[in-house]
Amino acid sequence: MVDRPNKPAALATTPGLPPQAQVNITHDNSRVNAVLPSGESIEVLLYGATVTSWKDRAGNERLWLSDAAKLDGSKAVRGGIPLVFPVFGTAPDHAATSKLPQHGFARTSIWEFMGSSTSESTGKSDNSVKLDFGLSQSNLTDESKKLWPHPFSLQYSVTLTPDSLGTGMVITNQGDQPFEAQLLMHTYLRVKDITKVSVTGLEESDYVDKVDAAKTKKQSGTVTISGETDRVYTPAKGPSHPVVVSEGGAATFTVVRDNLDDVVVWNPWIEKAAGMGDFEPKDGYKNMICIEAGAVKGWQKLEAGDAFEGAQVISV
Ligand SMILES: O=P(O)(O)OC[C@H]1O[C@H](O)[C@H](O)[C@@H](O)[C@@H]1O
Repeated sequence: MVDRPNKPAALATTPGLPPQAQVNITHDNSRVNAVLPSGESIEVLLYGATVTSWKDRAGNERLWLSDAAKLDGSKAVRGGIPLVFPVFGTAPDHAATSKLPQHGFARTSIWEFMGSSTSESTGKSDNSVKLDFGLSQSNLTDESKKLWPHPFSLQYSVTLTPDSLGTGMVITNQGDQPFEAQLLMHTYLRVKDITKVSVTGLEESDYVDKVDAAKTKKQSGTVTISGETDRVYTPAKGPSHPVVVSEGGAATFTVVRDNLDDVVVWNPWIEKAAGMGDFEPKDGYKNMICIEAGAVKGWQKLEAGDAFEGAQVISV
């Protein structure tokens, strides 16, 4: 298990409200759980600040998590919402990040739980809870610090409402030299049958097709999945235009982005799933689609003291 001293949980109790009307937040040294009074819940591992579970009020899981996912801090989590920073994939031609492992170090670092706020405590009426996490240079392993020697901070918030999950990141350059970074929220959405899934909102958008020699193509019509799919879209209509995942014609997830220009659509399909040791069951590719909101084409340059902010809200 990840074992790290942690701050005490922010108490989410409101005097005068019965327990069943309050957000219930629990945490130990490795994870934070929050349950809304209406029954929806999330779980976030401190390892990677990875959201590993998002359940509806009946207890049905909305994210896909591999049965063989490592949750003990030995490997990035296969499923949920791993965080990609400061490099998407690998970047052999980008000197500053070329030595980093695939997808950087955010998903394999141990984050701090900074506390929580609820609609009860903030006076909002939306029955929500926000969990805050932080990572900075001092949290990194010596190895990561050596490979990416920039003072930085990441502030990550995960907001649950009865009908949405929001994730937001603020990247701050805390050093006196500029750095360049990429960011992506690698969301594994759970679906019933991938062959019935269609994705709208990407029409007429340019994309890089990573399974076809990284050719740039243009999407015509909706996206359907019938084989290995690994595409980096820059949606033509911008971040606030929703990307909608439908099954059998009914919308199941609507993703709206803020300041994140790109959307990766990924499904490993049969062979790639078979080749991943932590992907179980092997036919699990039928039950997932990754819709990954990010800023990954090119680089975000942060001058000393600058901050970059990006977010997504996934509604059901
Ligand atoms: O196996 P991982 O390092 O978790 O990466 C999983 C996937 O992430 C993204 O979706 C990339 O576009 C894919 O090329 C990659 O295969």
